Order: sequence, then structure tokens, then C-alpha cells
Amino acid sequence: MAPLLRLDGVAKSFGQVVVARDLSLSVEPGEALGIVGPNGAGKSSLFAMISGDLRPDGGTVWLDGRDVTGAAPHARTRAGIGRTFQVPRPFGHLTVFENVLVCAHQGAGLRGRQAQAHAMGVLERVGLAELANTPAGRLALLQRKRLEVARAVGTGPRLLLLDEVAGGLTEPEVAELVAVVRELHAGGLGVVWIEHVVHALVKTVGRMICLAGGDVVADGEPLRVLADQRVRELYLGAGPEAGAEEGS
Ligand SMILES: Nc1ncnc2c1ncn2[C@@H]1O[C@H](COP(=O)(O)OP(=O)(O)OP(=O)(O)O)[C@@H](O)[C@H]1O
Repeated sequence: MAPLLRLDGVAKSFGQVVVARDLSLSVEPGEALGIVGPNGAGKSSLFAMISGDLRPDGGTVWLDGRDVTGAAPHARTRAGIGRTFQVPRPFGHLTVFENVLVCAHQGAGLRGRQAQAHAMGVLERVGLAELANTPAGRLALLQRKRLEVARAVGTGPRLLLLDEVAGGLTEPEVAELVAVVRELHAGGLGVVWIEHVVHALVKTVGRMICLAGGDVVADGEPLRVLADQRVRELYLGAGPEAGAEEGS
């Protein structure tokens, strides 16, 4: 079976800044992969190239064995890629329910009652059902992060790309979010999660890569990656969090 996602020799630079240098990796159906790396390593750019928001200078992006390198973002959403953005992008004047309904229409291609049932089901899965009728602009940070996940899941993806959804949350809030992502993954979703809150990744993913300077510098079991000398040097005191070693 073809991997769910495969990047083959992907390259991208902004002038002198190399964000991807002959980068290859794959994600199997239902796999959960964590991505760490210092600020500016190219992690969000990688997501943008997977979701179609950024065109690589070279290389190929495959989804389910299909070359989607030239496909527009909406076509990739329809093909099964759902992503969150580092800065949540809800429609603030629409309710929580309406925000997810839009994604059910545009991403999952659902209409009428089917779309409504799907949107409500997603809100239940991410713990937002009670806030369905609240305008998105009135949500607190954890709820905004949940809505960002709900909007991505609302598009009906098989591959969910999470970009720093735990940033800025308190520890109990991170734990709640981890529970949501773990449940989505347990339901069969492939997950790729970029996160600086490393212990959230350790609790969720089976594999981790570290990106730096456009290269994969470590790839494997999360605690092994975090213990890797090159990874530790890249973080130099800023992390990986000491607690991650105990999986706290
Ligand atoms: N559209 C763009 N034009 C020019 N430079 C860009 C563009 N997008 C990203 N960059 C640069 O590419 C580098 C990688 O950015 P990117 O956001 O992918 O890193 P990141 O690993 O996600 O960082 P962070 O952890 O801080 O979010 C940075 O130096 C950034 O300034």
C-alpha cells in the first residue's frame, strides 16, 4: 500500500534561507508523526508545501500514491489533507457550529442535513458541542485552538496537520488537547503535529523527526530523537523539555 503522504526530494528556499533541502519523508495511513525543530527550521513551510499553500522549488509531494505537487490547496483539502494554522483563522462573526459547517461544505463536500450532522459530530469529538452557538470571536484561547482543530477535522481529512496547537495553553489545557488529538488518531486519522510543547508530542505520536536548516537531522522513536546529541545541541537549554524524558 502507498504511504498516506510521501515527500520526495522536496526543496525550497527563500533567497539565502533554505527551508527544505532535498527533504524526503513518508507518513503511513493512521500514523502519528511529531515534528520538532528550532524556530525558523522550516516546519510551517513544510506544512504549507504539503497543503498546497507553498510551491516547492523541486521535488514531489504524494498523497495516497498520487502526485499532488501542483494541486491547489482546495483540491488537496478535498483529497484528504486538513490543516490548522499557527494563528487560528476562524470566521469571528460566525458561530462555532457555522465555522465547522463551512468546512464540511467546502472540504468534505457535504450538504444539508448530512453536513450539519457531520459538523455537530466533529464538535462533539473535540469537546465544543456546548459552545456550538457561540460566536467564534468570543472564544477563549483553548476553545479557539479546539475550533481550529475542529475546522481541520470538519473538512473530512485522512491526514490531519496540526501546527503548534498547544502553544500558549496552561498544562491542564495541554492535557485536554492531547486527549482530543489522541482520540482523533485512535479513530484512524493520520496525524502530523508540529509542536514546541514537546511533552504533548511524546504522549501522542509514535514517531518524531527533528528539522533544522531544511534537513531531517533525526527520525525515530520520540524519546530517542529527543535524546539525540544533535537535537539537544540545536535546542541548547531551550529544550527539549527535561520532563519529556520521563514522558511527563
Ligand atoms: N513567504 C516567505 N517569504 C520569505 N521568507 C519566509 C517565508 N516563509 C517563511 N520564511 C522564512 O523561512 C524560515 C522558516 O520559516 P518557517 O515558518 O517555516 O519556520 P518554523 O520552523 O515553522 O518556525 P517557528 O517554529 O518559529 O514557527 C524563516 O526564516 C522564515 O522567516
